[in-house]
Amino acid sequence: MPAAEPSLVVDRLRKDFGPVAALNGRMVRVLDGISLSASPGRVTTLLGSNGAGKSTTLACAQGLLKADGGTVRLLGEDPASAGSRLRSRVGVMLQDGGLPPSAKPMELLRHVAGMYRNPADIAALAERLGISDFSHTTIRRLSGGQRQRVALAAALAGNPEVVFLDEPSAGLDPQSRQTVFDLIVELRDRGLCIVLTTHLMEDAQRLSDYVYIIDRGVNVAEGTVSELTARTSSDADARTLEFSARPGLQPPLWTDGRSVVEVSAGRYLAHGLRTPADLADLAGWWQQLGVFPDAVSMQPRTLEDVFLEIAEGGTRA
Ligand SMILES: Nc1ncnc2c1ncn2[C@@H]1O[C@H](COP(=O)(O)OP(=O)(O)OP(=O)(O)O)[C@@H](O)[C@H]1O
Repeated sequence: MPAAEPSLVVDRLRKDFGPVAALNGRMVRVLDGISLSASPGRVTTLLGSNGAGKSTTLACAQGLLKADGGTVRLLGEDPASAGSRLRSRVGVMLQDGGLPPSAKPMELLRHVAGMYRNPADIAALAERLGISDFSHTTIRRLSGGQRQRVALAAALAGNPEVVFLDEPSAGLDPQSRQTVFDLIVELRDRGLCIVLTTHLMEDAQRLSDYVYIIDRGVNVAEGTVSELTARTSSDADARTLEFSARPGLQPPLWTDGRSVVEVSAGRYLAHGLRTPADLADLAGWWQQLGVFPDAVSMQPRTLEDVFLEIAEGGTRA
């Protein structure tokens, strides 16, 4: 658990939207008692499927939306009523960027930095994020990944103590993603409190010091990645084996919870394997079909396994 005094404490947060016409004018509760805390020098991640309530939680935590119940304390203040002094200590990178389309990246970043008393070194930040390469192109003409990097730089322009990043790797190519990840880790090591949302297990697994899994507006699990992946469940000992072979194999007719699924053309996952006899059965099925797989691997449990278990009510490991 975080040792330093938390920068953000969200306690039993509730948020209703509506009235919604499709629900005969009823309100819909999208957050139903979310609690979390985030500390300096840590990457705290909200992980959840589309529509789980991650962005709404962040919006309440930033004071952009007013909660209908529960409390939020950001750097000791209520963000919904705090003034510009709090805002100058917080950086926000929104999912859709929210950048003015006719501005040019460097002009925009200098303008944003000018609003802060202790701004970041914008030239160095732009260089670091590869923004210098397209600094004179208007934002509307940038690619999604380029915009994403400008939005990250804008969130960091004021040298914030707390940074909110909503899906920071969305639309980035592998190289830019690595650059952004390296920067996030560096900021964390400098002592910033980083709160990010993602639905990508791999991002959460690589970056997070602490993860809150949320589903339909409630907390369903939390812990470090290793705590979560070590979680016991009814199927915790089962392993998943991945293999490649010709596409379109007819799956075996197992009825005891084991299964083989073709996840993409020619790439298969065999779930629920527990004993050497299970492996022998798998090899027997390959033999029946005349298959000799190209690549076989068995991985330790990942955050994705934990997430799927939770999402599917623990019916699959
Ligand atoms: N203004 C609104 N009016 C009605 N419903 C809303 C409103 N804003 C969000 N919602 C609903 O609240 C739920 C949570 O949305 P939210 O954007 O917080 O999810 P999310 O976890 O961030 O999802 P994603 O990964 O897709 O961004 C969704 O079902 C969404 O449709």
